[in-house]
Amino acid sequence: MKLQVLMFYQDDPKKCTAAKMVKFGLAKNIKKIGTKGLVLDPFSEKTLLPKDKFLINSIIGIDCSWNLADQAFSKKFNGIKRKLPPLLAGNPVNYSKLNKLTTAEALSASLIILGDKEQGLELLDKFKWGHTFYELNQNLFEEYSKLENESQIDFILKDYGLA
Ligand SMILES: C[S@@+](CC[C@H](N)C(=O)[O-])C[C@H]1O[C@@H](n2cnc3c(N)ncnc32)[C@H](O)[C@@H]1O
Repeated sequence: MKLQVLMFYQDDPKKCTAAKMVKFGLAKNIKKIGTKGLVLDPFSEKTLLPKDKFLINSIIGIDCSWNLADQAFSKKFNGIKRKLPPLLAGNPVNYSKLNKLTTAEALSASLIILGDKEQGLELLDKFKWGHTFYELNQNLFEEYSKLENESQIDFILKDYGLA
């Protein structure tokens, strides 16, 4: 799957996971989003489901600061917007917080949920905390990659003590 990032350059470039993915050729830095691009949008009302893979031809992370994310996402992006189902961050800045993922974690999670675990893990391999993110969420990933509709998510969260 094609991975892309739209960058706002708001965080320390040395710590920016999008910049690192671009540097390693794992994602492309883009200025325009295509109509079949899946936009990872934490404020979207719709949650990513495995069947969304039939609608998309690329996945886009919006790399902005979490402190300024509401402003960044007030822009009207092209594409198909989805939030991820609840996941625990593995990165040291927001470790174990629900939903506050880095761009790399979000792209990797979307790949795993859409059925491309290999590409998702390849991405995480580039980050020291990448494996921690996978391990923290391994059971949730298994459940989410079988989701048929959003209403199943509440049951899963209750089972794992997250709701
Ligand atoms: C807010 S930026 C933070 C970037 C961070 N400074 C870095 O270096 O990776 C993270 C981006 O990942 C995606 N993302 C993170 N958590 C998400 C979630 N729960 N649902 C959907 N997208 C998410 C969004 O595109 C979001 O804008």
